[in-house]
Order: sequence, then C-alpha cells, then structure tokens
Amino acid sequence: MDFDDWEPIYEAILADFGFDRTADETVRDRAAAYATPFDLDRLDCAGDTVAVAGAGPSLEADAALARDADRVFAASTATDRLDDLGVAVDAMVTDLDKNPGTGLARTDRGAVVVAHAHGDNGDLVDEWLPRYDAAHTLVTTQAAPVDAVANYGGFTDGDRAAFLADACGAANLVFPGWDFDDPDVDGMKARKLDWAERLLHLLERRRGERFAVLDGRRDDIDAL
Ligand SMILES: Nc1ncnc2c1ncn2[C@@H]1O[C@H](COP(=O)(O)OP(=O)(O)OP(=O)(O)O)[C@@H](O)[C@H]1O
Ligand SMILES: Nc1nc2c(c(=O)[nH]1)N=C(CO)CN2
Repeated sequence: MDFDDWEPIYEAILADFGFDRTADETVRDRAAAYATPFDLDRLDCAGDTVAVAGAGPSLEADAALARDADRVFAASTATDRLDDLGVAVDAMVTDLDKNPGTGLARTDRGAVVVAHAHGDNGDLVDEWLPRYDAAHTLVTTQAAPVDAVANYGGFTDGDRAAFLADACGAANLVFPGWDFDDPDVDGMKARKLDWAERLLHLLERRRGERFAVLDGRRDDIDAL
C-alpha cells in the first residue's frame, strides 16, 4: 500500500490513540540515520503462501500452518515461539519492545528483521538499531517514508507483517497465532488488536482474497 492510500488510515489511528504525528516523524528521522536501502527482492514471495504469524495463544496449535507455508513472516515474540517449534522465520517484524535481543541475534547471523520506528519507541530505536547489522534490517515507519525508511502500511507488528507480505508479492496469506478475542488481552492491547483486525479486513478486500482468520467475524468489523 502506498503512503497516499495509507495516510487517511494513519490519521484515523493517530486520532483514535492520541498519538502525535510529529513524534512519529522525529523518531523516523532518527531511525533513518541507521537505515540502509533494503532490497525487497530478498523477501520475494511471488507465487508463495506466506504465513503471517501473530503472537496469540493459538500459535503452537496452528504451527502446521507456518510449517507448511512457503514463507513465514512473524510478529515479534511469535518469532521465538516458532523457533522453539523448529519453524524458520524469513522476516521478524517488530517495534523492538519485547524481544529486541532476538532481532540482534538474527541480524548477526544474516536473518532479516523489520524494525519499526514510532513516536513511543525512540529510546529502543536509539538503543538497538545501531547494534543491528543494517544490511539485514529493514527500517519502517507509519509516517511518510524517507530515505531508506519504508512504509508498506499497517499498524501492529502482525498486520504490518501482512502488508509487507502483500508488498513482497505473496499469492496467499495464512494466519497462525491470531486470537482477536484473547481473554488475556485488554486495554490498549485490545484496542490495537481491533485495529489489526480492521486492517487485515482492508487488506483482504484490496487483494480480493478471503483470510480464513476473519471468517465469522466480518459482519462485526468496523470496516475502513
Ligand atoms: N491474541 C493476541 N495477542 C497478542 N498479539 C496478537 C494476538 N493476536 C494477534 N496478535 C498479533 O501479534 C503481534 C505480536 O504481538 P506481541 O505481543 O509479540 O508484540 P507487541 O510488541 O506487543 O506487539 P505490538 O507492539 O504490535 O502491539 C501483535 O502485534 C498482533 O498483531
Ligand atoms: N506512536 C505509536 N505508534 C505505535 C505504537 C505506539 O504505542 N505508539 N504501537 C504500535 C504497535 O503496538 C504501532 N505504532
């Protein structure tokens, strides 16, 4: 999704959470100093089924979805859990706030990390991006892209991974580890998950696909 299409959605997210666009832009610009151009062909998914792994409690039960996929893009802590299950992750998508050490170990061994800079993780950006090997790090923003900092659309780690898979040419997306009604999630996290669901619904419509993870839920989604 290009920024012109993303910007009105981004504005709605900013308004809903009270996030500050200038803060997003300030951290994006700091992140740009650590970013080098990333060739998306490295994550080419043409013709592929991509598993977009969320960090919900169902991930272990859904592991076959990831194991059987051609490619796996995983949201932050889902990366460690898939690793424990012996499932290789092609791209870890993270805003650095839970398991940044996993990202460091990945770039050290040449595995891809997609690291997101936003207005509330500036300290993490400053702490971790200089340590990550820039050659294996794709830096993203939710504000306008600048220099080597990209924006493929999406908000939470998981739905950003789905928008990235779309940008990489994925033929089909499957969603292990997504639990929108997780009883252990409340408050801010639940509101973020609502946005993730809304954004996946938007993505499936743009792609002309039906994501099984949304079956039985579409009538209740506040569509974008
Ligand atoms: N029940 C769930 N609980 C947590 N995450 C879920 C769930 N279902 C889907 N996800 C997806 O998995 C992602 C990874 O969540 P995780 O808790 O590992 O990291 P996070 O840093 O808190 O995520 P974020 O910063 O995007 O909120 C979420 O961003 C969301 O997109
Ligand atoms: N400004 C800001 N942006 C975000 C935030 C956040 O807490 N603050 N959280 C995200 C996913 O959890 C994604 N983007």
